[in-house]
Amino acid sequence: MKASPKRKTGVLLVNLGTPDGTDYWPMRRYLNEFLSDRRVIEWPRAIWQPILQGIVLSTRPKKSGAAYASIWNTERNESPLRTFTREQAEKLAVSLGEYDHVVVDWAMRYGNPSIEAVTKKLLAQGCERVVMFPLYPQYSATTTATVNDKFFEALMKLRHQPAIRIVPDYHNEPVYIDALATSIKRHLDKTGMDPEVVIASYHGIPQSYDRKGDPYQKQCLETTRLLRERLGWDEKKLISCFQSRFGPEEWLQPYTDKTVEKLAKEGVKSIAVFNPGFVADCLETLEEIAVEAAHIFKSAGGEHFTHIPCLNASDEGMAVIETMVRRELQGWV
Ligand SMILES: C=CC1=C(C)c2cc3[nH]c(cc4nc(cc5[nH]c(cc1n2)c(C)c5CCC(=O)O)C(CCC(=O)O)=C4C)c(C)c3C=C
Ligand SMILES: [Fe+2]
Ligand SMILES: [Fe+2]
Repeated sequence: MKASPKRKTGVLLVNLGTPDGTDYWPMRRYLNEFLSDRRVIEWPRAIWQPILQGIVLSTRPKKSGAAYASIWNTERNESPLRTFTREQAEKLAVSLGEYDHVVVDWAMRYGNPSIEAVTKKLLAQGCERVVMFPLYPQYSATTTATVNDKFFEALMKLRHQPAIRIVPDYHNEPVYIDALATSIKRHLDKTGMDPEVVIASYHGIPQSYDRKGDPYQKQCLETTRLLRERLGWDEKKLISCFQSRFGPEEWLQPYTDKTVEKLAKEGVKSIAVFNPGFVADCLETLEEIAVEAAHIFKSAGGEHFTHIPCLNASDEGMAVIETMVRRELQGWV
């Protein structure tokens, strides 16, 4: 019997998104799309939209634009998140080079390139199957679910849909825990630091989302627990915190900025902070942690602060992405 021809398969990596520029209008467009997402801000539209359009979008684009400008990749005129996501897709394509019928591409939930545009591009190249990977290690409705929604929304417009598979969260996958351990050890060896406390700082979400059943907090704490086990560190040496809170509600605690300050005031002289929930360095890691948190620590009496880079497109980071993608490709390639 003649073997059936290999069907073309697309692999689509998706991250959060990023503005096209740091000036007022690109920042406003990006923040408007992001903060109008009802998975992100669950307040009733009639209450939230006037606040967003009237107050938030008249002040935040300028403030956030200045922060983005301080970390911008000027060579490529784009944010680091976009640079790293592209690099991850390019490296994954090379790793999957043995399959000439697999196409790898990348997209953003907010801003460009959009999920819809890249999905259409994959279909135009003849992909009959798509593996879509929301790159977040820990599942949250505010991130993973909204990427899924947007992908399904793009598929809703099609008469002839591809077969799809969604890569699940990987907060407890051995390859991910190993990758974090390797990158922490390498950074501490390189800098010669032996910090008294290491902080795993995750992006926060409002506490009310957790109470309604978002599994995010539990998954973050499980990642830290597994990493402690892997590194042989105790609960004093490796702690979990939550950063980047937004608006008046209570968010997941302990807050990273308050903890960094408290540790310094208690006499801790050296700390390291890393961001296991971010698959690539971005505003929230390069500015809020590497610059702002370092400043808070040192102003409160701390002496040595180091930020451990995200996995980005490192060998161990790519091993995580490749392992998760290869698992979903089984039977298709
Ligand atoms: C209510 C608002 C927000 C929720 C909930 C939220 C959850 C959340 N976000 C990330 C990852 C990233 N967020 C980033 C930037 C960012 N986040 C918010 C707000 C919420 N995030 C805003 C308004 C911004 C933009 C910057 C600013 O104005 O402060 C980024 C960085 C993107 C970049 O281009 O560098 C990431 C990544 C996660 C993982 C998460 C919940 C689990
Ligand atoms: Fe965020
Ligand atoms: Fe922030």
